[in-house]
Amino acid sequence: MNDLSEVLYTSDELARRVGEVAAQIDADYEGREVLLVGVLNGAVMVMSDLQRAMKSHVQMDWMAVSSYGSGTQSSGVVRILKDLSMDLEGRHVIVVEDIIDTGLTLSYLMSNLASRKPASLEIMTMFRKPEAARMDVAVKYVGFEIPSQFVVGYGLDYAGRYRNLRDLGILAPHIYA
Ligand SMILES: O=P(O)(O)OC[C@H]1O[C@H](OP(=O)(O)OP(=O)(O)O)[C@H](O)[C@@H]1O
Ligand SMILES: Nc1nc2[nH]cnc2c(=O)[nH]1
Repeated sequence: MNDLSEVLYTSDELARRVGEVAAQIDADYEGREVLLVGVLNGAVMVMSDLQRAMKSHVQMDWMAVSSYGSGTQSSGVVRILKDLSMDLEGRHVIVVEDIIDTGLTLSYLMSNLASRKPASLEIMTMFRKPEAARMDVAVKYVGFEIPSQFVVGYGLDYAGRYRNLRDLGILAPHIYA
């Protein structure tokens, strides 16, 4: 697709890495049932692939938050659009994100979720940009560290499009210029 200036990871590379992370989570949580909390909409692909790659029992719930509107810049304001259905108290929770960019969404989410008294609370993100490495929230599982460019595919959109691309790529600047 010529809307991408570069493919960073092919669908095969993404699947392989998700399998590795799933195996690590299975091992880390042996004997404990995990609740994966997916952050809509971007995390739909990684949530779906991660769960199917895991061998342990796993439950899922979803939250929707938004800080990007329809563009490529964070608005700086995180809004909860849909809250969880489940009570987190006493559960082993892993928040699943597609990407951590500025870290703003996750910093907000982690303090919000921690106040619900889960037994444990960790983060899995498929992609992380360098800016987020400065976050004071520890991220236990990272799929890939990626450059500071606007990426699409594998759940990530620009103006609602490109989420269904199977690869992850850098959006060509002429698309949003
Ligand atoms: O680290 P940050 O700079 O806060 O960015 C990360 C957030 O941005 C994206 O969500 P977005 O608001 O675009 O919603 P979407 O998942 O529905 O596309 C992504 O899914 C993360 O939740
Ligand atoms: N599609 C997309 N959404 C984001 N949200 C935060 N960073 C990004 C990014 O690089 N691409």
